[in-house]
Parts: sequence; C-alpha cells; structure tokens
Amino acid sequence: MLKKLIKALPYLLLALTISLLLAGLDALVTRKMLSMLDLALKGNVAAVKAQTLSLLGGAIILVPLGVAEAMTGNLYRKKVNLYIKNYYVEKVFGKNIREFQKENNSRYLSSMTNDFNTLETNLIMGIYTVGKGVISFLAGMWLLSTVDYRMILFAVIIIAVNLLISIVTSKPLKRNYKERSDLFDGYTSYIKEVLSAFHIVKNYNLHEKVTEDYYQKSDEIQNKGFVIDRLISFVNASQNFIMNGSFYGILCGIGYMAVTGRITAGGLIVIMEGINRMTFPIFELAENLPKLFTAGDLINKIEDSLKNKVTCEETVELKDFTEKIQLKEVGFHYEEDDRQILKDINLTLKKNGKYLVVGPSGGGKSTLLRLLRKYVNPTEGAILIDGHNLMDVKKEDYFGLIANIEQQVFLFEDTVRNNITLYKEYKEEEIQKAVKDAGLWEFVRGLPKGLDTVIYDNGRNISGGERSRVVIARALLSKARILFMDEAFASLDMERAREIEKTILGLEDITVINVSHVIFKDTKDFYDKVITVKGSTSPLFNG
Ligand SMILES: Nc1ncnc2c1ncn2[C@@H]1O[C@H](COP(=O)(O)OP(=O)(O)OP(=O)(O)O)[C@@H](O)[C@H]1O
Repeated sequence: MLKKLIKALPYLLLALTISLLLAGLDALVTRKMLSMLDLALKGNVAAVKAQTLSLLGGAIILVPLGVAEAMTGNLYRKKVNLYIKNYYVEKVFGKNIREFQKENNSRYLSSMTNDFNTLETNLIMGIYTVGKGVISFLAGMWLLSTVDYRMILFAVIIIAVNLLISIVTSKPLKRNYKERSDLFDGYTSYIKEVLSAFHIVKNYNLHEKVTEDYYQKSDEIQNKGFVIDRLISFVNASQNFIMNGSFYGILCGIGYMAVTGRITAGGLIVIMEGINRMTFPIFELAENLPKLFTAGDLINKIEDSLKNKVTCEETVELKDFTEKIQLKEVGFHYEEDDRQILKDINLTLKKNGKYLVVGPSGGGKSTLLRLLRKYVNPTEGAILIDGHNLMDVKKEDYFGLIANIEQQVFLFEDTVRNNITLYKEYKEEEIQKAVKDAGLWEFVRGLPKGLDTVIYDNGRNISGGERSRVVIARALLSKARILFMDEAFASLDMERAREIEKTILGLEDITVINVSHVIFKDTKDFYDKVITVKGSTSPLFNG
C-alpha cells in the first residue's frame, strides 16, 4: 500500500508546489505592502506610487493560485484514494478461494468503509495538511526573519516541541485506533448478519435481542471514539499551551523592540502577520501529526488481512486438458481440524468422461469437489492433471478450464445476457444454443426484453429454478473442459432436472463430475462411473 502512496507522490508534490508558490507570493505581497506603509508614514508618496502596480499585480496572481491550490489538492486526494482502493480490490481478489471463504467477509467491508475513511482523514489528507502547514509556517517565519532573524530560533523551538509531543502521544492513540478498527470489523459483521437474517428476526420475535446487541456494539464503538477524542484533546491542549506561551514570549520581544524604537510600524505589523501565519498551521500540525503516526498500524492490519496464509509457488502452465485427472493415495483433513475427511483415494477421471458422485451426508463429496476445483490441496497423496501435480498448476490456467454449477447461485444486477456470457464475447447462435440446452428458452421468450431484461438483486425478480438455469447456461456457454456440479438440480422440478442432466451428459467435449443426492434411473446409465464417497470410514471409498 505504501508503494501506491509513493505512486501518488507527483500529485502531492504538485499540490504542495502550488501551495508553496501561493504562500510565498502572499508573504511577499504582505511584506511589500507593509514596506509601503513605512514609506507612506515617512511621506515618500512617489516611492509608494512606483510600487503600487507591482503590488497589485502580485495580489491579482494570488487569485488563480488559490484556485489552482484547491484543484491540485483535490486531484491528489482523488488519485491516491483511487490507487489504494484499486490496490485493495486487486489484493482481495488475489486471495485463495478457500481462505476467503473461511473468513468472515465483513472484515473486508469494514476495511473498505471504516478503515479507508480513517486512512483518508489521518494519512492521505494528514500528509497534505501537514505539508501545507509546514509551508505556511515557513512563510510566516520568513516574514518574521525580515524584521529580526533571531525570530527563527523561536520557530525552530516551537516545531521541535510540537513534534516531540506528537511522537510521545502517538503510542496510546495508535493502540486505540487499532482497537476501534477491530470493533468496527465486529460491528459490520453483526449488521450484515442481522440484515441477512431479517425474516428470522421478524418470525421469531428477536427484536429485543437484536436491539440489545446492537446497542452494546454501538456503545463500545462510541466509547472508543470518546477515548480517542479525549486523547486528541489532551494532545491539542498541551500543544496549544506551549505554543501560546512561545507566542506570548515573541509578543513581549516585539513590544520591547517597538518601545525602544528598533522596529518600525510596518515591521511591527509584519511580525504580527508572521505570527498569524504560523499560528493556524501549528494548530493543524498539532491535530494531524499524532494521527499521521497512527496510520502505519492501520496499514499493517489491512495488509495482514490481504495476505494468503497458504502460498505455494505455481509453476506449471496448463492451457488445455487433454487426457486424464488422477487421484493417487489422496487424503485430506481441514487445517483447523484433525479429523481425516478423505483417505487413500485412488481414482482416474478420463477426459470427456461423465462421473456421478454420490454418498451419505457428511461423507466428503463437497470436500472431494473442493480438492478437484483446486480450492484446497490434498494433505496426503497427489492429484495429477495430464501428469502435472495440480498443486503446481497456475490457478488462472486451471480456472480457465473449469466451470461450476452450484446450488448457491450468484447473479449480477445486469441483463440475462450478461449474466450468461459473463461479459465475454460470444456469437448470438452460441448464446441461444446454451439458453435452449439449459431449458431457459421459454423463460427468455416470455421476458419483456428477452435476453436484455435486467435481473435485479441476485435474481429477486425470477424463480429459484430460473436462476439455476441461468447459471447452467453460463457453464454450457463457457466451453469449459471440465464441469463440476454440486447439487446443481436441487431447485429444479424432476422433469426439468432430468431434461437438463440428459443435455449435459450428451455433450461430447466436456468432462462432467456431478455431485448429487438425486439419482434418476433413466440418466444413471449415461454416466461412465458412479463414485461413492463414504468418508474415511470403511469402506473408505469406491469408484
Ligand atoms: N471447513 C471445514 N472445516 C472442518 N470440517 C469440515 C469443513 N467443511 C466440511 N467439514 C467436515 O467434512 C466432512 C465432509 O463434509 P462435506 O461437506 O464434504 O460432506 P458432503 O458429503 O458434501 O455432505 P452433504 O451431502 O451433507 O453436503 C463433514 O464431517 C464436515 O463436517
């Protein structure tokens, strides 16, 4: 993520350069104006007249520079936000399927909303505000130094004290920001869960429990926010105290110089103006520096959640499936569970073969599919595809060769066409053939805009069976070499299911592995083999 911040550096530098020009010119104009005041007080009208035009020119240039400052500041903010959000999404989709499924995905939602908001305020805008503050502070310091260079010493002391306080106080702040981010994860997960279970909450009268839990979680977050605000207020108050004391010292110094006649009226106002320019950025620095120091921990937390725990280097490129998949002495147990789910599996699945996988509930059918889909790797033995260990085959290549039809259907909020083609280019005849083979033709014909009718909210406006058939058409169209089906016909009526199963089994150029509870007598014979998965108990497995 830091690399993305560095990528946005040119935009930050551009924005700060404009700020530097603006602050510099503004200070010059002020200085000139006050020199002219001294000249006017001495009655040197000719000199005042001679300098008026250049003063006016400088003042006019300040206007477009002000606009440019706002625009470049916004551009920096936009670019850096886009860079880190794109990076985040790319990394999320770089996660292993199994690892992603295992986690509660609300942590990603929480990162994309709460953590990114905190990062934007504390880091992205923090860097820019601190940069601008330093520039404005330097401009004020320069103004002071034009009257008396010793004033620079005061400025250096103020900055050093400010930085020290920020560093010291950033530790408890960091901890509290991290804790609040964890609370936000739990909160987002809870909201997601409760909203998904809306009908259960209503049906079983769980309002009171939900309200109580919600109150408790919100209360924890509010309390943490309160602790953070209290810490920040404490930091700001101590910094203000030190700064006000220092400025008071400077004012005493100026007063003394004015009384003893060491500075002119213009000089006096220059110093006041300089202090004025230094005050506001110092307050901003005081507010932003401690927050800036907390951003590292948040970035580390986000980066950690994006890392794959299981990483094995995939070196084999596989552009086609030509011969067979072999399971050799394959055994498997889930990493957080020692129970042996599958054991000693020896099996050969030939190219274009049709296989039906059956077995008791909990026997390990879905686990076997997870292994074949490369979501997990065997804990014993090996799966070979055309002689290559599947573990070594590049995911992108393998996923390009397989298609999945599952009971859990996901549809995009888009047209039926795009849901079937998944945004890839196909000939119209190919799309229509897939639609017919999936038993979707009648349904599409009845839609107001045919294939271009929009499906809303994961298929809210169509039936469960129609949703399944859209996914079946998607798989048929993808021209995958291997088709994995997991209880794909569960939401279809018998007649329709049998019909589609026959179509799929009639496809010549595809290997089909179908896990199903439902076995039709008249389609059973279309399979090359029926594989029974009975878990790791005896008989272990037979195919
Ligand atoms: N993520 C997991 N972690 C630990 N154990 C798991 C996990 N997923 C499944 N199991 C266990 O593995 C065993 C096999 O489960 P699997 O889902 O593969 O069976 P199945 O044959 O597909 O069952 P069903 O027909 O009921 O869907 C079960 O005992 C299950 O509890």
